[in-house]
Amino acid sequence: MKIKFIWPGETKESCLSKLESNYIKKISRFIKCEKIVFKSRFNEEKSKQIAFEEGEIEKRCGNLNNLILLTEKGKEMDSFEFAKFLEKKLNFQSDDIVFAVGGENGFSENFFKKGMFLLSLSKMTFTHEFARIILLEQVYRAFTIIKNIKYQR
Ligand SMILES: C[S@@+](CC[C@H](N)C(=O)[O-])C[C@H]1O[C@@H](n2cnc3c(N)ncnc32)[C@H](O)[C@@H]1O
Repeated sequence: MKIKFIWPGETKESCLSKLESNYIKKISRFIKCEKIVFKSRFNEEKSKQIAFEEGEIEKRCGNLNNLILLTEKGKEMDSFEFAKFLEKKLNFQSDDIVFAVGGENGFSENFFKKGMFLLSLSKMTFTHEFARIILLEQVYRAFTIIKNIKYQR
């Protein structure tokens, strides 16, 4: 089993891109980790771009039941609850765990109805690039909780 992170386009902000690589490296100490970046259609009108990105995520995640989709409209958890949520998946799920972050325009309401798990990092809206970093840090933090490793709490 591995953890996959899927999103449209590479992170452009160089300091964020560096942080992203650092956290992926840190998470890889605990579990195999794959970042899947696909090219979006940035020149298309907004609704077409969103539909394209949703299709690409769906194609790449395999089973939608394994998909954890990031949206401020999803379920909020504290870091300990999130660690338990992840631990349960690690213990009982045989397929890969897949997280997907939207592009700058997010997802459509219809996509949210497809049965994947919706996860919120906060009720506040972050840029897609910030949301990637916060997600990665929380996944890393969850592993330090699961493995009882010293980390700032
Ligand atoms: C700029 S936001 C798009 C916001 C848009 N209003 C929406 O409803 O999706 C871009 C992406 O960042 C992620 N994101 C931003 N804030 C988030 C939050 N508080 N919790 C979870 N994901 C978030 C989501 O994946 C979102 O699709």
